[in-house]
Amino acid sequence: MSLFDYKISELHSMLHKKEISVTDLVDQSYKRINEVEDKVEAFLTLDEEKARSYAKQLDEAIGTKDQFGLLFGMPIGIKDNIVTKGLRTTCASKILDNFDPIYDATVVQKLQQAESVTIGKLNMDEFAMGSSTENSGFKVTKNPWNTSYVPGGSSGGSAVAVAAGEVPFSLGSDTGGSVRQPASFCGVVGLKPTYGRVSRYGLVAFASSLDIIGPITNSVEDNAYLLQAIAGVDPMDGTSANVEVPDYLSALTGDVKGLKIAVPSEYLGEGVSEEVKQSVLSGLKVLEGQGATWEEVSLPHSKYAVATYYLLSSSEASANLSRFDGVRYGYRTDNASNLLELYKQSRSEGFGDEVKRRIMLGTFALSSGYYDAYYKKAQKVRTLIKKDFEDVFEKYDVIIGPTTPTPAFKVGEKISDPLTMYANDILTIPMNLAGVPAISVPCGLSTEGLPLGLQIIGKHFDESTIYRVAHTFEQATEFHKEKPQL
Ligand SMILES: NC(=O)C[C@H](N)C(=O)O
Repeated sequence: MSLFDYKISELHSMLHKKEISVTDLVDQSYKRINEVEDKVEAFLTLDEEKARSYAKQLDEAIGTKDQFGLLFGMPIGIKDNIVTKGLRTTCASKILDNFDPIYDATVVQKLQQAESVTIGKLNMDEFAMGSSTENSGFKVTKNPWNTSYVPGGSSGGSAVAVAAGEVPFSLGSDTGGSVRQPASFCGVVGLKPTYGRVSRYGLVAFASSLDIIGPITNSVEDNAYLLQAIAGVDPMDGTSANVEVPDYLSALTGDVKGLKIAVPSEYLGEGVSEEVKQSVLSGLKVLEGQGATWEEVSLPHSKYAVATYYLLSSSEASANLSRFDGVRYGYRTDNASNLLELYKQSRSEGFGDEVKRRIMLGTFALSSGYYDAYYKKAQKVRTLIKKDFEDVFEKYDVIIGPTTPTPAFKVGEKISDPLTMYANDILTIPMNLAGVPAISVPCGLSTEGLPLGLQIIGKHFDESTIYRVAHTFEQATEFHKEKPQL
């Protein structure tokens, strides 16, 4: 049994009784990384020296102080699009190879206040564009359940590091499913908080109206710990919301008696595999057994979500990524004789294919003559999609469905067919467009032995209810106890 099979609350009690030390936890991380990293390739950069010296410092503090951070001594991995002062941050892009940020993201500062130990930075699809982590400019991360399969993306490294036991938890980011989809493919718990619940300051922007940072963990309880540590309004991010942060851990003590669940017929319809459907229906039975009721509803504009998302996110990306010009950050070409060539060549050589595809799509959608037909229309449809959720939440407490239409697919299977890859996000994108929170929790294994995820969606800023339902489900099932054999 690994130390990371224990929850944060259990590890804390072991630390206080001096049964283990923070150094033991950090040792466990790097030992496991040495054992499995060759097979899964989750990390881009390790911060071993600093982690070990900080662990020592925390160990010395155990006997002397009486106030401990919420994540005291807990090893954590951070997605490589979250900036860390002095620690290489690449967004898995060659254009940012060897980029050392000069400041920490707000979530990183909050982790420091909570006294967690940063183990390293995690692989992802370049600039978070992708659903398989195959779009990384450096390496392809593999699914620990079967290394011929993708781990999902774009936070593939973050989900794999947790699933493979390299760290007990990590941070990812979710623009159209990037926390939930890899969590589902890797059999771990991943939350996309409400837009605005967590500061985006220091999260390298992909699509600013959709991006949000979220925790990936082995258990719902640990997930609540991590959200507690990173949530809250931030003067450095004007879109962060000034809404009180509740005590998420106390939400876990409740039950689901009388809870009203909505199940959108669109989420169990065409394109969703039979075994995914069955696992969700069995999940609903479990919750019924705990006193909840469910009814089928409709989210009629769901069918437009993927097109709307790829128009809006690419438009925002085309603007956000204009700052990578070979002058201010990272990679600069050697093959330019004037300024315009410098921009063109640096970007052509530095960005990968998927990033270029999105920049072109977005630039097209925003160009004069096409703006009304594409960008503006997509904004209008976004409002309709948001309204669908508001209508359902007038009568129901949560919405439940699968996280993904199928379990993980094979490495190489969809990479040359962007549209099929995009379609994979069909069940996670609507929540980003509406801004509502959603979690993915393990709900079974496919016939091929790959994890399946149940998605629980809540009202704006109601992560507490999501946690209550997810925790009840987790306690009533054994799925979270299954671990990949590497
Ligand atoms: N970034 C995300 O949330 C993932 C989504 N699959 C995308 O490629 O945009």
